[in-house]
Amino acid sequence: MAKSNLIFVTGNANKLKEVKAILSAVNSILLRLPCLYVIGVPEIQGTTQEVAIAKCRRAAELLGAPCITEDTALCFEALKGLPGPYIKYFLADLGHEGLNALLVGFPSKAAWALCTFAYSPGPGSDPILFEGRTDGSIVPARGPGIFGWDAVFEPTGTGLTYAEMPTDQKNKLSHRYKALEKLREFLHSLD
Ligand SMILES: O=c1nc[nH]c2c1ncn2[C@H]1C[C@H](O)[C@@H](COP(=O)(O)OP(=O)(O)OP(=O)(O)O)O1
Ligand SMILES: [Mg+2]
Repeated sequence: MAKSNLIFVTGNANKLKEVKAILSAVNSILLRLPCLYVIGVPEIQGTTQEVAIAKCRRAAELLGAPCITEDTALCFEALKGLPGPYIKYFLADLGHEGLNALLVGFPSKAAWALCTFAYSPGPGSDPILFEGRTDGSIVPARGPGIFGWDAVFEPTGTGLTYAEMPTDQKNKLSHRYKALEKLREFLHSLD
């Protein structure tokens, strides 16, 4: 496969930055992999897997080419995994304080960040998924509010929110890093 033709489709500049940083930290031919492209793709409702598959299918149709997309969910244990893939809309309307307020009255503040990369070999093909999960808890916001819900998610055992961590610390334990590792292995296996 001509990996140099593979395009990462996202409307989120922070995701793009992290994907580039994670890929540039590894000694890999995939360093040159993604020709990265910033456009958003409409998203359906459904499970994280359904949302990820539909987004990647749509992106491949729009491009008429192989591509990669990524969907991120933030799942609250007390809410049986919600907001999940709908975190974008919860965050936009409720903010960091509102995300904490959702859990008032529940003893568990446990949460997990779930990243799903999807690879489409081209329009009309079934996308393949690669998931990465990082467990943690929802806390009152700490650290710079640069990227999404980073300030309210504290990965287990770190004592720091994603927002308080140096970039390279987040990029070694994040949901995105773990999913990207699986995608890299898969793409290597196509050689
Ligand atoms: O590591 C992260 N740390 C903090 N916040 C994050 C992270 N990763 C995604 N986020 C936010 C962005 C969006 O509010 C929601 C995911 O929604 P999601 O649809 O996957 O992202 P998006 O619409 O911004 O970009 P895309 O065009 O790739 O779909 O969580
Ligand atoms: Mg999106």
